[in-house]
Amino acid sequence: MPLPRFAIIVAGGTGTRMGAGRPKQFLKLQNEPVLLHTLRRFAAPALGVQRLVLVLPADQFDVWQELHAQYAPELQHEVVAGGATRWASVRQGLLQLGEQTEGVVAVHDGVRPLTPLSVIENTYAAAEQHGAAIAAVPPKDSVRGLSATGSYALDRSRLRLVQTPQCFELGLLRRAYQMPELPTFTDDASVVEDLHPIQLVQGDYCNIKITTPDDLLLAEALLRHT
Ligand SMILES: Nc1ccn([C@@H]2O[C@H](COP(=O)(O)OP(=O)(O)OP(=O)(O)O)[C@@H](O)[C@H]2O)c(=O)n1
Ligand SMILES: C[C@](O)(CO)[C@H](O)COP(=O)(O)O
Repeated sequence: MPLPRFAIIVAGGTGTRMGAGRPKQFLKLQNEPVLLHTLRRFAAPALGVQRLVLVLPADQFDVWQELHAQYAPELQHEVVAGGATRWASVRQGLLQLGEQTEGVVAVHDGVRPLTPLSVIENTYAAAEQHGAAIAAVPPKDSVRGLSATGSYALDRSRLRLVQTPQCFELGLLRRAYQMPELPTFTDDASVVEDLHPIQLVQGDYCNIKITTPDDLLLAEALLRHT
């Protein structure tokens, strides 16, 4: 029997680096909110996701309710309030899946609206086999580390740029998120890695995270050509 699949879409941030005056997940990308593009991908029937949990800032529920009714009333999902950090928001999403005893859960940034379905499918499949899997790509540029006296070249063949989705066996992710938050937690793999090895899956260079205004321009261009 295949394990049930769940998804937690974290959109509990405020978008300070975007500086748009409203959370960037609600900004328009080809006439629809960024977040809707993301949710539609995870709702694709081919993926077989049974529960789609959306984490939002507590003060943005009304905003989302209106956008949802206007753009995609048919889209089934559950909404929960996030926390002060991404880690706290993922934890809230996990609590919402409280009664589930087994399954594989994807954690995905609500502001990654261009993720190919093949990347999502491959990451779920790798986590079903190995327990923990994340999407990542090799750096295209040369990379340098900083030192007290300047900087030094790093071997980029030994580095990967981390994306989401990040998929985990549900019990493993729950155990990892029972530990206290550390400042070194920048994603879910960094929360889990002391408990379990992380499998890397080929991500996609188009799977960008909307962080600053230039990312929105890039996403518009990428969507026009796909
Ligand atoms: N307290 C938080 C902070 C972030 N996120 C989510 O985590 C993802 C990646 O975070 P980031 O790009 O840093 O988003 P923001 O925190 O909104 O942006 P900024 O750091 O510029 O304020 C986003 O989908 C964001 O909404 C979240 O759910 N809860
Ligand atoms: C989870 C993530 O998208 C992986 O690249 C990233 O770490 C989020 O980082 P941010 O500091 O919240 O932008």
